Amino acid sequence: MSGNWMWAAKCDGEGARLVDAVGSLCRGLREIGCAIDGGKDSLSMAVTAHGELVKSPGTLVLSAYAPCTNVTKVVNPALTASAESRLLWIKCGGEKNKMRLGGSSLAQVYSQIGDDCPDIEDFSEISKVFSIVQGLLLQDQIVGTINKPMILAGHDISDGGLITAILEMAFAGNVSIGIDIKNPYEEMSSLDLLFAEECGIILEVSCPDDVIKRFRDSNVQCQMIGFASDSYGSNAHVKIHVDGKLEVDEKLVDLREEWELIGDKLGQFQTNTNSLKEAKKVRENCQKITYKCDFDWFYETSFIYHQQYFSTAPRVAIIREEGSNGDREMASAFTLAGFQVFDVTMTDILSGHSLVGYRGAAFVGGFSYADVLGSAKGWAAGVLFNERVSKEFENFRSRSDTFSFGVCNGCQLMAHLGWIGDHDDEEEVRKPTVFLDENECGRFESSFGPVKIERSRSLMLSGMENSILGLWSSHGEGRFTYSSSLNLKNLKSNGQICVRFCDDQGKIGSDYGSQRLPYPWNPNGSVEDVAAICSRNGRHLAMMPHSDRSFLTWQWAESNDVPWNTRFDQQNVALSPWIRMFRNAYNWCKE
Ligand SMILES: NC(=O)CC[C@H](N)C(=O)O
Repeated sequence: MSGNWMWAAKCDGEGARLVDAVGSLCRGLREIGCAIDGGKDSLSMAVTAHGELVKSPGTLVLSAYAPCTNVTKVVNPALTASAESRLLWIKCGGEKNKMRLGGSSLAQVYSQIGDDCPDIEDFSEISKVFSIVQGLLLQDQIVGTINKPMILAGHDISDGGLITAILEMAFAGNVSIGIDIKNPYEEMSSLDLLFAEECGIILEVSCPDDVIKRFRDSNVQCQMIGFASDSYGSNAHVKIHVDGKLEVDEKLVDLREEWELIGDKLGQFQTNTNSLKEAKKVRENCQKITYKCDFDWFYETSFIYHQQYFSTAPRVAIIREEGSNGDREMASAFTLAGFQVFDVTMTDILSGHSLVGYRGAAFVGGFSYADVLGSAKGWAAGVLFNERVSKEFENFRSRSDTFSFGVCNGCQLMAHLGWIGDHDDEEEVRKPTVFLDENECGRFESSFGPVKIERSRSLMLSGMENSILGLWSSHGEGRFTYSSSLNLKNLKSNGQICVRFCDDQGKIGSDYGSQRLPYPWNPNGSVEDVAAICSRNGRHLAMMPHSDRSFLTWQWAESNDVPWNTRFDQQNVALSPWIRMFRNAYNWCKE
């Protein structure tokens, strides 16, 4: 663990308090079997201003870290509302019959501090809860050939107490909840129970009886407190009872808007006001996202490892520049699809490495040259202002047996190079006609959302049309613009618009008679919600959102809730439908 102390240690009485805190920390660490191996301390956290001594509150921040043997075992707070799941409240570490309000958010709202604040009296209970949760994470329920996690969602109880944790889970899942908490303590009000920030967790689990038994067998207090149900968004309702008495009875969206107020206020400093308005509307009306996959994508990857070693497999160059960061995921997607994958830097190419032996080139995402002069401009200059390199690229582009794929920063590069515009494929001088401008919302956008795959000429997307799938977006400059309005028209009629952002219903802006969808369904403001464009011959594809970061099911933001049953192949790989793009490229090379 790493420990970070902030304290006004030199002020009267503060040194003694610090000693107490250190003593209690040492006792705790000993009991749970951990140690602090680094950190930092700021022990002069006091200042005199206008004759008044201002002290920082004595604070310790502990960050724990450990080796992670399986990165797919992630618990996220969004309630899934799957049938038969239940919500459990697990209280741990604090004295059994106490729910203390001192120092809580509720107290602050009433301008109070309080004198009795939450504490950990029994550190061994923290270890017990930790071990039980780890056990649950390891043990998926196998239903047929499908793995179903025991823990579907989870959240710790901290700022705001039990009620805030439950509500945040409902907001994130966008679902209804029905809660009835039995007050286990006599003489305790609903306010204490709901707002005390005592240590604990809320879990949404798929086999509640089994899980409750595990906690209770270890003498840990665990109570089933209710369920989430699948009425979403504007239809969702929050009902919270304590001992059968109704305490909260509100529409989910009303409570969530209240909760979003501060976020919106902060947002005004960094986001275009119109986008914030759009986002509010989207939040109020958002339903469950309907993903749809009409094609087959699953295959055993086991043959690939064998094949790549004795390889006649097609070769793909994963091309990166100083500041790129997406090369590993791109390499991994092409590897899983069966390619021989090569790490090729621009320095390699500048010093004579040729692209002649490759069937494919992938331009990866990132921040080439820190994007100081506009995203990918520096990268493009490295190609265009070097006669030999620019010829090398042009030869690769125009060979009839090659394909390329650029994602995000790589997409921006392809636009600068003129690989995806409305050109005739034979044209030698390729002036850029497509540009990627700053996002309309005015900020870097990092989010997971649905896109619709269009019928297009792209060889990588062939057979995938009309599906609605989720993708990560992660860019500051993703708004497709064109040198003339004719350009977009031509791109459309030529079948070069390949992917569009869509909404929860799988609809795009024009389905509502509008030029584009509201933010954040359309995260960057591209006219007609364009997210990817290919060359006229369909061999070169440039895409802003990242299929290279979404080709495994667990990479999806709501991976517990995908519309298909996650299948693991013999190598324990859980492919998502996006792998089909990379497989399409492989099959095309093999034709
Ligand atoms: N993920 C990326 O490739 C980001 C691209 C570029 N740096 C942008 O912000 O638009």
